[in-house]
Amino acid sequence: MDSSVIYNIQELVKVYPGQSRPVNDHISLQICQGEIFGILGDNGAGKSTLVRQMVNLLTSSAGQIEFWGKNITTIPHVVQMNVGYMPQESGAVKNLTIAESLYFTAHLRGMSRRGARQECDRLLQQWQMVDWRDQPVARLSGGQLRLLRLAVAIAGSPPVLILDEPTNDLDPQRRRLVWDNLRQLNQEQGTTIILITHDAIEAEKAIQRVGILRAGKLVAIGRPSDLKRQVDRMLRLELFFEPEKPPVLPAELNCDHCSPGHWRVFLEWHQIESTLNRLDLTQIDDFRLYSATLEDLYLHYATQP
Ligand SMILES: Nc1ncnc2c1ncn2[C@@H]1O[C@H](COP(=O)(O)OP(=O)(O)OP(=O)(O)O)[C@@H](O)[C@H]1O
Repeated sequence: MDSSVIYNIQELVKVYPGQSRPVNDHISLQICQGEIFGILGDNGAGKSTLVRQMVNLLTSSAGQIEFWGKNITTIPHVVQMNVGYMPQESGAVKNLTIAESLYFTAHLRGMSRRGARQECDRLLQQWQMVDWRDQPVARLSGGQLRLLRLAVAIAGSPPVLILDEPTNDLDPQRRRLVWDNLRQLNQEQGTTIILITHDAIEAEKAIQRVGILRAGKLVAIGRPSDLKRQVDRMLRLELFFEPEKPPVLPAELNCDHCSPGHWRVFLEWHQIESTLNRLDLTQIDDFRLYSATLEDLYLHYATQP
């Protein structure tokens, strides 16, 4: 097998005790060294279950996961030392401070005391947490805790990161910080990053390959640009207007009524010019035209009947 493959997942199945339907249903995929791989899917699709199996926190009902060519259940210590995992729910120890959490994690991952202190300072800078360094974890806001859990996953520079929704609860400025830092880690240190996200628009700028889960099945996998070509060559026109005064549109256009004052229209390329020319801009507050995004791809695969 290709030596750059880090994770090789074959026919993975997970059925929780007492349930009949599998939450992961014969999933096979490979993840290579240096990739940023995104896992997308709707709520309950089985994403967190999949990554928890990848870090040995859940046993699989069938199939197997290899890490660097070895079944992960036979090398739990290797996985633990090489994969920084950020769970969706808090794994942080509540009575430590931020700085202590980072220091102890780096030290447990094999750094000397001095190295761990330096790593702690570096991470506080990198994640803009210097001002909160002595705050107890128990008193952090949802967003602060999310950033800390990310920094904890990264402490000691493990070569692989698995992040379960790293940008949830974050304000736009910190969301950007996360995507910038992840891209930088990938480019400068070659860190392999596997992440679950619902932030499809932002993720598109970072991820190189995506897997889309639906009801436990892997329904699409590939580079976003390749998948988009297969799915949708249409453009999306978003219209915004006063909810009480909807615009009159050319009869042949089919509109999705997204919310009061917001409609979405899918257009073929050849329809753009004539449609825009016929829009009465006095009836519209704003409009935006998009080519297919990762979010459209996700909606196509993950939610359509
Ligand atoms: N410990 C458990 N025992 C039984 N069922 C579980 C358990 N954990 C998760 N499930 C169920 O498995 C399904 C998949 O859950 P999972 O958390 O993997 O989905 P997800 O894709 O990560 O969802 P979300 O985007 O909402 O986080 C859900 O129906 C969930 O209720």
